Amino acid sequence: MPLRLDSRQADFETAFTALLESKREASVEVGDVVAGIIADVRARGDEAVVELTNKFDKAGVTASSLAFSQDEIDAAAARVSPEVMAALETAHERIKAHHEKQKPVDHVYQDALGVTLGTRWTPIEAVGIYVPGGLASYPSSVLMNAVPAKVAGVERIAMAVPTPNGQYAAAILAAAKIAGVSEIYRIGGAQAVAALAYGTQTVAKVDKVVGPGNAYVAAAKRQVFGTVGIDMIAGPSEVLVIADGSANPAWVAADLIAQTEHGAGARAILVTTEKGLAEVVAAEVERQLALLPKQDLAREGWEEFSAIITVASLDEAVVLANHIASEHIELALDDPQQVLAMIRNAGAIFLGHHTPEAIGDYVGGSNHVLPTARSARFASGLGVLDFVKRTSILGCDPASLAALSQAAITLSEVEELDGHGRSISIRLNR
Ligand SMILES: NC(=O)c1ccc[n+]([C@@H]2O[C@H](COP(=O)([O-])OP(=O)(O)OC[C@H]3O[C@@H](n4cnc5c(N)ncnc54)[C@H](O)[C@@H]3O)[C@@H](O)[C@H]2O)c1
Ligand SMILES: N[C@H](CO)Cc1c[nH]c[nH+]1
Ligand SMILES: [Zn+2]
Repeated sequence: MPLRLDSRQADFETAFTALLESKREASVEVGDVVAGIIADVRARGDEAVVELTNKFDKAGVTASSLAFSQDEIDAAAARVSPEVMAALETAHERIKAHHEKQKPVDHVYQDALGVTLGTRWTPIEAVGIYVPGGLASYPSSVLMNAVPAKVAGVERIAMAVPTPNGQYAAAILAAAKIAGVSEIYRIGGAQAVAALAYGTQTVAKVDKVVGPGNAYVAAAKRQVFGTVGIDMIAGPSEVLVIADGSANPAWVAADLIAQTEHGAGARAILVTTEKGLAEVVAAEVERQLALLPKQDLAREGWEEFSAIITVASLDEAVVLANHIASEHIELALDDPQQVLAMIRNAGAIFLGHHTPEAIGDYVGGSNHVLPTARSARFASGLGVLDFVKRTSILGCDPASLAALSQAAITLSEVEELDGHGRSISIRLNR
């Protein structure tokens, strides 16, 4: 049973702060282990990758089987049922269409002095996408990572996915084929991130590594940042539902439970103006959980990080939501637009009673790789902008250079950088 809070209780601030500060990541310190793995991959390349992959994933790989062959990819795609293939195609089309609209446009203009100014967007040449696969398999995450890269114009997309016990879901390779991934490797965890960042005999290095993963993947991304770019450090999943009296308690409960399915550390919070709804949702959560098979309790411990909070008004709900900055916010309200306008911090927002977050996980078209752990205060979900770089363009002619020179030379004097000033003045009066 998740924590029950009321913002009008005297101890609410203390309880709410403790909830948000609860440590949801695995308590085991992985930084040193990951540093060792990265150093090993840098030193020994394929040899280390093969050893680590067989140690952690029992994958039974050799250097020559690290990469899936085109025949293996085609055969896997052929094994996928027509229903699954059609669902992947639907998801692909919708994700592609939505991300096409994120493509930034170049622009060049001349200002009043005659200076040419512009912004040019260039795709990153090679990216590595990490697709998690230790405990579950995520074909949807293949599409969420690869499609924006493809739409951005990335030429080389190298995908890494672990194959525990040598097993993999055919739908993973089918999704990669649909999305136009160039290379697929049977490598997981920190060794995958290291191979992509530094290169090995088999894996050519990339310029940026993106994608979600467990604590080892996250630590590795943190450690290779600078050598390559990374998208974000995505932690355990979370959902925040804001509901009023119009919400269906069974639907709200199902949405809270859905997010906790993502395993250890998941967080599900309901904020509602209706005390009655809070009570019915709490009971519904218990009722629906009891219907699930026992072995489906990968979500164990979620209550510790979750809560049902009653507030006095929707304005108050918005204040809490902006503070929590959840990965997902569902607005289970009759008039979601009014509250939408007031939400500043969220990875993704789902409008009204008929938009469960799971639609966004799969086929809505928006991306499901999103900022967690309050990082939606400053970060965005994965998108086309993660796969392009912005370069500024500047051009002066003699007249515009002359017009700007005095201010520039003055500033160079302030900074005592005479060479800078001279490189300007040498061009004047000629
Ligand atoms: N945010 C999203 O969009 C999104 C999507 C899908 C999955 N996820 C999350 O990604 C995570 C996936 O985790 P996972 O574990 O299933 O798969 P994973 O692929 O992230 O990690 C598996 C790898 O972890 C490494 N590893 C495991 N134990 C190790 C150890 N003791 N020492 C060194 N390395 C070790 C192994 O190399 C293994 O290949 C979950 O938390 C899931 O919720 C997030
Ligand atoms: N909800 C997850 C991101 O928080 C993404 C996902 C993949 N498959 C199902 N769900
Ligand atoms: Zn999900």
